[in-house]
Amino acid sequence: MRRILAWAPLGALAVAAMAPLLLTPYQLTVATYIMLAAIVCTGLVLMTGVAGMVSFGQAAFVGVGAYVTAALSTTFALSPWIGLVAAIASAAVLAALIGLITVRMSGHYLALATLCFCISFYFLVGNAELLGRFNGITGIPPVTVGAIALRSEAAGFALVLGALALVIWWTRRLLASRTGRVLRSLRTGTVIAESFGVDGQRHRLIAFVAAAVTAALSGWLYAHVQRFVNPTPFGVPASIDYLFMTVIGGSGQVWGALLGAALVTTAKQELQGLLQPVFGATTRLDMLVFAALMIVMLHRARRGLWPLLQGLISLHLPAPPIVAGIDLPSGRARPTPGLPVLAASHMRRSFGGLVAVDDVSFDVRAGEILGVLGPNGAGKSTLFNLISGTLPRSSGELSFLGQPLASVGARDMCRRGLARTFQHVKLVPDMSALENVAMGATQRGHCGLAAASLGLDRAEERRLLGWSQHLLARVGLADKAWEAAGSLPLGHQRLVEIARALAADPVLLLLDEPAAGLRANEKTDLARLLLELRADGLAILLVEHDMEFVSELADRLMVMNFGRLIACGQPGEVRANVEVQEAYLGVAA
Ligand SMILES: Nc1ncnc2c1ncn2[C@@H]1O[C@H](COP(=O)(O)OP(=O)(O)OP(=O)(O)O)[C@@H](O)[C@H]1O
Repeated sequence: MRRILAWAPLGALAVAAMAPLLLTPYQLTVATYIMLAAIVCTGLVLMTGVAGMVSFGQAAFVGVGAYVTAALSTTFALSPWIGLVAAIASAAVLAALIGLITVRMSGHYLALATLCFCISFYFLVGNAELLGRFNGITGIPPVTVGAIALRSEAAGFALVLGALALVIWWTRRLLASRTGRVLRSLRTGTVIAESFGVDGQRHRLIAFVAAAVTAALSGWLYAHVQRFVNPTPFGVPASIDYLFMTVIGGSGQVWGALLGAALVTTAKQELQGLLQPVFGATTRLDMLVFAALMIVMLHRARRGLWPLLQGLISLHLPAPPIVAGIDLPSGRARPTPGLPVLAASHMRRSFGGLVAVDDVSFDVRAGEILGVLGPNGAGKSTLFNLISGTLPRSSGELSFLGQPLASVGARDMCRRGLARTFQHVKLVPDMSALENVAMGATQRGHCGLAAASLGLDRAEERRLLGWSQHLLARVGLADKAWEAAGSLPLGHQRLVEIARALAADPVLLLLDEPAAGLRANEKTDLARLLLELRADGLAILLVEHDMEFVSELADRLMVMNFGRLIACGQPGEVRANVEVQEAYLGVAA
């Protein structure tokens, strides 16, 4: 079944290639415009749907592609193919420059910045003498392949169809790669990426540039198919249309881009055809009806139409094969059991006047489980965040494997050999459990965007996914590999987080309340797993509320209260400590 479906896109392409024989010239033109929009929307799927960045500037990047090639092929009489290289390079450089300033912005700030870019572009080209002001540039030559000029509607259609197929194929390949997994994690913020050694902001920039390049490709095609350009199709209304198409299709779905482009383009055409004869061309009632339809649709199908369609067909594909049982050898020297992996001295962190962690000193040793206990608000999570590099400390010293750490972030701590889970589970919900685990192994691979685009990452991917499957089996979830992580019960999600942390090949594992939400038998399995990991020489720091669970498991316990360390030692000793009983258990001995 999977093999047959793998050929389905090629079949669809062959059917689409027959369109010039079946469609009228008008229908062919509409189909070409749909595909041009779908190319832009595919980039938006990557940027908005996958990486979670909203842009109102995509039409301007289409304009960059169109105007660069239009100017080069008319004013300088250069080949459209040189125009293609220049269009893509210009969009990439411009997007990188804009992105360096804007992608760090989140939410509406990024949207506003891209909106400003789009408005500026529109007025800039509309007032540039060299670019024909608002009249634009005419007489753009068609693309030529050898001696053949692609002048006819059918030839233009075929050119755009080929480009769309290429863009969809490339985007799908990218999303299934190591880089793609990082991009998919960005929708939930950069915390997951950074915690597993990956530069989240750099990947946001990659998504931004990739979307701009895709838009510029569409612009290049537009200029040589349409043969003239003016600023109108590159303004803010067009950017909003592209966003609409992407969201309606299903913003995280590559095929949704095509569906959304087709629906919005044809819906607008049909509404114009129906309403304008009645109300006149100047009364744009079609826009009002269109907007109302969009609101209803977004209300009914928030995730867009493609997931709805998939649900209706309920296509249950057999899971792709994984080379199971690959055990990637550890790339790190294991510290001698009993020696400190992490040592903290006089750690302090305050928030304004509140001292959340106050003068805390301790160490975690290789081959031991250190439990951290304390009532709510004692400062456990803050301490956890100081160690994992998520929060900077106000004062105090920290060393890892004997190396003093001045001020390091989460990314650096992961690269040094620290991996963590989260108190509130942080998985990419619509990514499979297996891919979530592989996210933890990102820094163990080397293939980037270029290798993925050329298909040179397949062997590495097989190793990373095979190893992730091995780790899933280790936490008892071998049969859940291809289930969406968000659909798993909370207990299983916590285990996926542990497998993901193990995928980073750590020497120190920080677990933030891993037993929360687990049933009794799951807790027993978790305890067995942690003891195995300890026997492997891993150092484990375990923040827990469950006193029974942690006392039975930990070699040593430390108890915090009001930010201070009030006891540290063998579980029996600590439990017998009067201050601990008063603070933690609320009873005096
Ligand atoms: N970002 C922050 N800004 C201001 N105060 C904070 C911040 N983070 C934590 N605190 C405060 O620091 C104190 C310690 O909080 P922390 O979350 O570390 O405790 P905890 O022991 O982990 O509690 P719990 O078991 O409920 O998670 C609390 O009083 C909390 O309100």
